[in-house]
Amino acid sequence: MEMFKVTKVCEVKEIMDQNFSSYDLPSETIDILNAQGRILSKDIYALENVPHFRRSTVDGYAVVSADTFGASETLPAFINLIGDAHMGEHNQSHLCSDKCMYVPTGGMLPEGADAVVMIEYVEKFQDEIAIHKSVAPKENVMDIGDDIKQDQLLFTRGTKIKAHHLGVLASVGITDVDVFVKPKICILSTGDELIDPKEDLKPGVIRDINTYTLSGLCTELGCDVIEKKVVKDDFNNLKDTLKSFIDKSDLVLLSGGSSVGTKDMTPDVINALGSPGVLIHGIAMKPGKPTIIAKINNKAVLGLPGQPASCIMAFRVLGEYLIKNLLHLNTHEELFLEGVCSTNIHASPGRETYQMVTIEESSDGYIINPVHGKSGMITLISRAQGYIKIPMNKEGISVGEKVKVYLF
Ligand SMILES: Nc1nc2c(c(=O)[nH]1)N[C@H]1C(S)=C(S)[C@@H](COP(=O)(O)OP(=O)(O)OC[C@H]3O[C@@H](n4cnc5c(N)ncnc54)[C@H](O)[C@@H]3O)O[C@H]1N2
Ligand code: MOO
Repeated sequence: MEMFKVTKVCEVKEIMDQNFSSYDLPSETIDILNAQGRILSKDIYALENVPHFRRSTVDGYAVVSADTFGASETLPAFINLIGDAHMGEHNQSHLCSDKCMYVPTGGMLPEGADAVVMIEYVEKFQDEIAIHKSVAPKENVMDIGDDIKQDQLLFTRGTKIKAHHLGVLASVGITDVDVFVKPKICILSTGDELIDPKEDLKPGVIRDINTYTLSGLCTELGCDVIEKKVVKDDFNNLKDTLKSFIDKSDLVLLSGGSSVGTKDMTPDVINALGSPGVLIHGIAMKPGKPTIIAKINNKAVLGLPGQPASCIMAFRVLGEYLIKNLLHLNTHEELFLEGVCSTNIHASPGRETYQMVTIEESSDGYIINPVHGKSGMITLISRAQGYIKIPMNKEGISVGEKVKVYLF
C-alpha cells in the first residue's frame, strides 16, 4: 500500500502562496454599514482633516496661554470674558490678550486662542474670570488634523473591516467602500456511512458533522457557503459533484476519503478532473496528515480528513490560510495568549502537533491543560478553548513550560 510522503506545514503554505495568492476575486462597492468583516479591495485615503477646526477637549475657557503664566491659587490671573461658544456653531470670534471665551467640550475655539483652562480652575465673575492654574500652549486643544490628516493613507487593500474602521470612515465622510466579493465556497463530504442529521439513525451509519462545522468556519471567515452536500463513495458521483462545485465556486472543501483505505478515492477523483490536480497529499501535521491541496481550472480544492476533529484542525491551519490568501488579507494574525503547561505533553516526532487545551486563570497567570481524545471525537474540539503548536523537531512540552495558546 502506498504510504504518504509528507510535506512540512511551512512548505505547504509556500505552495499555496505560489498557486493561489494571485487568485482574482472581483470587487464590489457597498455601504459601510454592511462592510463589517469584509476585506478592502482598494487603499483608502482621507479626503479631509479630522478635526477640520480647532476643538476644545474640555469644558473651559479658551485663552491666550501666555496670559495665564504664573497664575496660582494665591495669585490668580484675571481675564475678561467676551462670551460663550456654542456646539455646532461656527465660532467667528477673535481673541486677543487678556480676553477669554467659554467653550464646551468639542466646541470650536475662537481665532487667537491657543489653550483652554478647565472650568474647575476658574472662578467666574460678571465680566471676567479668575484663573488659578496656568496652561501651556495647545493644552486641552485638538488641532486641525490632529486625529487624521487630509490625504493620509487610512487603510490598505487587504484590511479586514472592524467596528473602529467604520468610525474612521464615518469621520471623514466615506460611506461606501470597495471590498472583495465574498469567496464562494462549496462543501462536499464523502462516505457511505453518512446521513443527514435530520434522518433516523440505524447501526453502521453516523450523522454528518463536517459539512456543518466547515460551513460555520467559512462563515466566520466572511465566506459565502453556496452549497453543501454529502455523497456516497462512488467515483463517478463524486467526480460529477466535485466538477459542478469547482465550476460554481472559488474554493471547494472536501472531507473524507483522503487516507489510504480501499474506498479512499478522493485523490484519484481530483486528478481525473484536470491538471495539475493534486499538488500535495500528506502533510507533516497531527492531526491532519492525509490532507490534500489541489488545483483544478485555477481553483483550489482542499481535501480534509474525515475525522471531525482532524477536519476542523486541518481547516484552521490550512483552510484559513488559503482563504486569507484568496481574500488578499494583509495580516495572518492569530489571537493567542501565553500560559504555563500543567503537565507534560507528548508530540509526534516529524509532525507539527496541534494539541487541544483548556485555559485556567490563576493568580500567577494562565494554566494550560491538555484535552485528550481521539480525532474522531467532535468533543475533542468543543471541550477545548484553543490549541498549542508543538514544532516537528520537539519531542513534547514539559510541565511548567511556557506556551502560546491559539484561541478558537
Ligand atoms: N491504514 C491507515 N488508516 C488511516 C490512516 C493511515 O495513515 N493509515 N490515517 C488515519 C488518519 S490520521 C485519518 S485523519 C483518517 C482520515 O481518513 P479519511 O480522510 O480518508 O476519511 P474517511 O476514511 O472517509 O473517514 C474517517 C472517519 O471520519 C468519519 N467521517 C467522515 N466524514 C464525516 C462527516 N462528514 N461527519 C462526521 N464524520 C465523518 C468517518 O465515518 C470515519 O470514521 O484516516 C485514518 N486511517
Ligand atoms: O492525522 Mo489524522 O488527521 O490523526 O486524525
